[in-house]
Amino acid sequence: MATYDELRSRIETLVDPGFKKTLKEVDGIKKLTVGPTGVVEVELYFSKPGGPEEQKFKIDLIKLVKIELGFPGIKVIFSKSEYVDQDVKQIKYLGIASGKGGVGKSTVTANLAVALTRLGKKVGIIDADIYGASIPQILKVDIKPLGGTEDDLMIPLIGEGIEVISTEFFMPRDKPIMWRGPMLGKMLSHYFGGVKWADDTDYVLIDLPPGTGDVALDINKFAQHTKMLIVTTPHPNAAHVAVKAGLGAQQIGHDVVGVVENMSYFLNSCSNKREYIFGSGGGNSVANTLGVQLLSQIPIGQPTEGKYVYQKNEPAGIIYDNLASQVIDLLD
Ligand SMILES: Nc1ncnc2c1ncn2[C@@H]1O[C@H](COP(=O)(O)OP(=O)(O)OP(=O)(O)O)[C@@H](O)[C@H]1O
Repeated sequence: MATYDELRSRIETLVDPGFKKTLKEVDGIKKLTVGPTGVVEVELYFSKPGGPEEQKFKIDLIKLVKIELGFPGIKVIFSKSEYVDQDVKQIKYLGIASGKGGVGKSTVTANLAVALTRLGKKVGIIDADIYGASIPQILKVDIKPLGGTEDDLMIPLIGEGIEVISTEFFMPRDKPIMWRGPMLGKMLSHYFGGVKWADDTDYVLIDLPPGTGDVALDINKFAQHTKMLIVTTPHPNAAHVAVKAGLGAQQIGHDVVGVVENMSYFLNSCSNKREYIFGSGGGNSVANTLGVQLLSQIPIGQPTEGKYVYQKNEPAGIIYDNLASQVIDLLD
């Protein structure tokens, strides 16, 4: 059986596949002890915990410790590494959440991504709204089998210049999905650790399923510094649950950057007056309760004919461009 020092220095030479650097370089050993019976207990900071990389890494580690170094057993715990590789551009994640379905979260996600692209940013979207995945439709993504990289990362598909990874790509068409929380967690771990985004990607927006539960918690596990944008309509019912989603996100440590009120009003083209069809005040009330800004109020209306997203010269497009520049300030 090897000595403690030998054990430590050999483990330090293992390469973290996400950073492509040794555990020593990324300060990846949190704790390493050898028990009285010789069983090794090790806690590691790892770039991609919970995914296939973790499994492969664990097998290599066990082989090293048991076969090469002669220890009788090993227990390993992985947690997310906070290491920041200065050589690699860091992607910033923004989760788009709502309490209720149907308030326009996917519409806001897609149009915000398009507006960010107009402002010169490179954007990707994780469509994690497994019950109502609609990003591929909104961005007119031509769905086909995904390509992969040599190290088994999925290559996203593209719509409107935006890279998209969606639950829709992995499901039989026109069939309902009946999943429970843990399966969502597995899916998310693949989305966070298993996608090859373009090298110059600035932001990845995550279209979350409606609600306040499992997924926000899971995201916290995979990307602790994910910021959140809350979408609501002006109606008190939507606002009430949006507050819950926002407070839940804040409680587990996410930084809520602001609120978007969608379907705020209808601009009557005859009178040129705003009509508050779905009531008013929801966005402000959510923002005040969460202690953040109401960033945008988006009117009711469809994009110009033949388009799925608002163009830069139409009123909603201008509002989205304004939202995008605020988001850039809030994420930088
Ligand atoms: N500002 C708007 N004006 C008019 N229609 C809108 C607006 N925003 C969204 N919609 C429409 O409302 C419907 C619901 O929008 P969307 O799918 O984006 O909601 P969602 O919150 O993502 O819902 P879910 O989470 O249930 O999938 C869609 O038909 C969309 O086109």
